[in-house]
Amino acid sequence: MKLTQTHFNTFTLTTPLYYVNDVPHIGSAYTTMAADAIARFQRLQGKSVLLITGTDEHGQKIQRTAEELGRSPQAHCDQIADGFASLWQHLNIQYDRFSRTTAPRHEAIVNEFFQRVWNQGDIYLSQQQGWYCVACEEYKEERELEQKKYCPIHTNKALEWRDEQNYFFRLSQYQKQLETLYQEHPDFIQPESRRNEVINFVKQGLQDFSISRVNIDWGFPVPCDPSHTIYVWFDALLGYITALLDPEDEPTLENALSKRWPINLHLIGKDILRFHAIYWPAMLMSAGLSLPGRIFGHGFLTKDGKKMGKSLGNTLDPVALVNQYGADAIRFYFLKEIEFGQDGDYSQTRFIHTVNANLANDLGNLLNRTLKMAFKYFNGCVPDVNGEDIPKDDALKSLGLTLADTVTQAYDALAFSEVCTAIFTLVQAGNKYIDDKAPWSLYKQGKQEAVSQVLYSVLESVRLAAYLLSPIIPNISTRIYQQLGYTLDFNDQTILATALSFDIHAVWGALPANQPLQEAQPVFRRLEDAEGASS
Ligand SMILES: Nc1ncnc2c1ncn2[C@@H]1O[C@H](COP(=O)(O)OP(=O)(O)OP(=O)(O)O)[C@@H](O)[C@H]1O
Repeated sequence: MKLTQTHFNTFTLTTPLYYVNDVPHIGSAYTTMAADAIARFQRLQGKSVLLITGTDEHGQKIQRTAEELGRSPQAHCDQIADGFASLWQHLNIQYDRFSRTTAPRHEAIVNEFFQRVWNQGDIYLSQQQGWYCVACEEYKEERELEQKKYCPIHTNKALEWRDEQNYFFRLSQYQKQLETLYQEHPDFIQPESRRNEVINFVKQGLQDFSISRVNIDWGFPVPCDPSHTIYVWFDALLGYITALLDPEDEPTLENALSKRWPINLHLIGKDILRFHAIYWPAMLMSAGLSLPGRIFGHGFLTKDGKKMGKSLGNTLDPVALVNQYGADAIRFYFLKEIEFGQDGDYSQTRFIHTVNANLANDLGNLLNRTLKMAFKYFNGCVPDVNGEDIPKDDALKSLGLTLADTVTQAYDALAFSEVCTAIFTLVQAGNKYIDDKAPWSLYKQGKQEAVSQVLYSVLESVRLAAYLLSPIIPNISTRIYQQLGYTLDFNDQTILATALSFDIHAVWGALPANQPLQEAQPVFRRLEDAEGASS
């Protein structure tokens, strides 16, 4: 079983290639915000990162949607793909590749891959009968249908009966190899609940799946039989490989795979787990390619218990949210408040409460009040203290010394809530520390050295918190750093490995003594809810 990670200093990850049946919504944004936070954290650690996102543009759903809207499929795809790219700008997503499955270079990759699988003897022609969900672009097995003839995910969409000749992929051939893969690489599918779901599904016996369609022309023709169109999922998954090509590369599998294959992490929602955790590795095995490192299927953002989605139309508009509240607040809320892997509802009241409590009160106020004291007592400079000289049992230093390790483990496990909880434990301890130590009264007693140490410890803790939170709230972290006297920007990728390197900045005590500070400014303005009250 080939599952090797050969490129130690690179990290390649993907979001799903989103289906362009409609404009993006907060669910599409959720996966992409998480992917961006991981990518940013890996970059902070000095890795060369490639974050791949993009759009999946073929298939019946797109053809029908375009027809309904009176557009050509290509014009429709162009318009929606632009909407995705623009949302990523709004949300401050630093992606490296935007892979579109209608790109001509993608067709070259799909053809070559198809040929490999064909040569392997894994494709044959047969009759397909069954219930098809156009919204999922997937045949449903009778055993998965709770409500006859309705998709379990797109509960408002009637399934369509299909009876047609298709090309099939011999998925059943790979049952044993897949089972061995899941057993030998327990981290291949995460979280654990998703892994169990996949193992149980596979245990029931895998059926071959059809990889061509007839009577649809919006897709690539099957190379050996142009009367068939390649099934949208077979084509879409290969979009991850096409995305690895540099712009000047000839579109060949060899070129695409030479630099960053295998991909380290596919980040997806649980709705498309089967495609990624079963079909995709089997396709790769058939083509003789090594397998991705890990597939993480997160939960759903729900409304009234149902998955928010384009097809159900029960979504939130992320652009409106960003325009109203700013990207950092949205990123913070969704990554902190919903345990990654579980489902979660959005609540406006909880959103406002969380960002006000954590970003405005805990973090913003702590910096604000400490900076004001530094201006009053130390002429607007960091006190003349060397972090190394502060005793290890200092309440903040003792927390700060282990924070980077805890947070690194949590980021690696994609446990964003834990990342935030660990960091805010330090921030909240900072607030308590300043209240307990009362530097204003130490100052009055003439205890200058003690005041220096207290203010240094607090400023340094805020700095460390800002650094470790920067993958999630890069703009707020930048504002904090700038008020602490750095002329650095966490959105500037060119300086992350040098001026903002993890080896220096993730260590408690990095704040230089006597560094001139900036006047205190709110780093995050409290939000007001619809009634005008802030909580
Ligand atoms: N409600 C949601 N919660 C979390 N992630 C979501 C949600 N909706 C979509 N996503 C993300 O988008 C991916 C699915 O992309 P797709 O383009 O099919 O969007 P969709 O809105 O689910 O479409 P549809 O409603 O038509 O199925 C999911 O795997 C996940 O990454």
